[in-house]
Amino acid sequence: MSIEARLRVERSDFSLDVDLSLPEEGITAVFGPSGCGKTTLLRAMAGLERDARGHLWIGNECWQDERRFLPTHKRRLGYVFQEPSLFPHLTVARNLSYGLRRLGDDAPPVALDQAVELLGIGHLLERRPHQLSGGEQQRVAIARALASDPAILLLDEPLAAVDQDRKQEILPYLERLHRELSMPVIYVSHARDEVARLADHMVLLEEGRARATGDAKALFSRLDLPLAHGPDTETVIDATVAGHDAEFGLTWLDTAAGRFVAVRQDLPKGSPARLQVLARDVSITLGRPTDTSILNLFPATVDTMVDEGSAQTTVRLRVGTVPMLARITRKSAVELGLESGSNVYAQIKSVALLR
Ligand SMILES: Nc1ncnc2c1ncn2[C@@H]1O[C@H](COP(=O)(O)OP(=O)(O)OP(=O)(O)O)[C@@H](O)[C@H]1O
Repeated sequence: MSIEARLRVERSDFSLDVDLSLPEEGITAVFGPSGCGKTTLLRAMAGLERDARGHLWIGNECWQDERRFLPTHKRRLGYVFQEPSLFPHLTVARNLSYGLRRLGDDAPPVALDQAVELLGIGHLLERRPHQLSGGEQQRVAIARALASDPAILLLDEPLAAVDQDRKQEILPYLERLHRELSMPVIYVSHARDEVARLADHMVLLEEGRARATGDAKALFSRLDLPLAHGPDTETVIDATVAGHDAEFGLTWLDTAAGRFVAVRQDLPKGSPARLQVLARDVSITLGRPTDTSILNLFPATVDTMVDEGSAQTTVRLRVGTVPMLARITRKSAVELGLESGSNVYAQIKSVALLR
């Protein structure tokens, strides 16, 4: 099943025009610069843009087409805004149950209990919003959106209004939600670290149009997209924890590119992980270096190269089946004689574990 969203919104100085076919599972990030239409797309999906034209199917539920326009309260969705937007005079428990009242006898109490458990807010139920931290408020807002057992969860930059520490507090709950619920999530963000960490799929929006859609990891490494050309350009790679080296405090991570070594992570063997390799941490050698301090060393093939101004080059490598970006000086690229098809070694200075 899929989400089919053919939506157009016309404003005097902006238009949204997308034709998307998204998987009805996992987290789909809607990513793009400020003003590109991310919130407008989410609002159109929620039925909050009355002038939106087109059609929207969530699996086999039609929410909108040429003849129908289901109002927001009839769309089975959970919506979370940047600001938590809880009722200040109600306790957390009553904030959570408020949304269920409209469901009457159909209210799914199991979903409410599960939402409380998933977001870890059981101990906060009798408090009022002003007695919660910003991160806790946002967790309650997400639990409230989940409690009505929606067909889809729409999150509009849920971490934008919280500081870095709160963000680190909420992210594990979002990952848990991702692991334990099969509900599709559309996640609007302009923070690439959140997208790298959470997203399975991605819609890259530019000026109201979908510049690219697809597997999030694949989009990060495409040289024809802007993602590959920023200072923080990275490759995201799925991994499995293969074990630990107790003597040196390291963790082995198996990927389709081979085995990576990272600073010891407190993760059980066999658990899934996601690696982030910054392009600027990848260097290239022609022969296999023997006396290097770098532990992550892989044979690779140069795929494509793009100059970044006069001083730098982004090189797209293939390590096994995995694409990997390296940012090196243009001088090095010339001196090494790199070209498409060159056989090289990729040395990776450090690997961050995203999850
Ligand atoms: N109610 C409105 N009336 C008129 N124009 C609007 C309205 N809301 C948004 N816009 C305009 O529509 C465009 C898209 O806005 P939107 O909020 O969807 O962008 P966004 O990608 O979510 O941005 P941000 O990342 O800054 O939240 C912008 O040019 C914005 O100025």
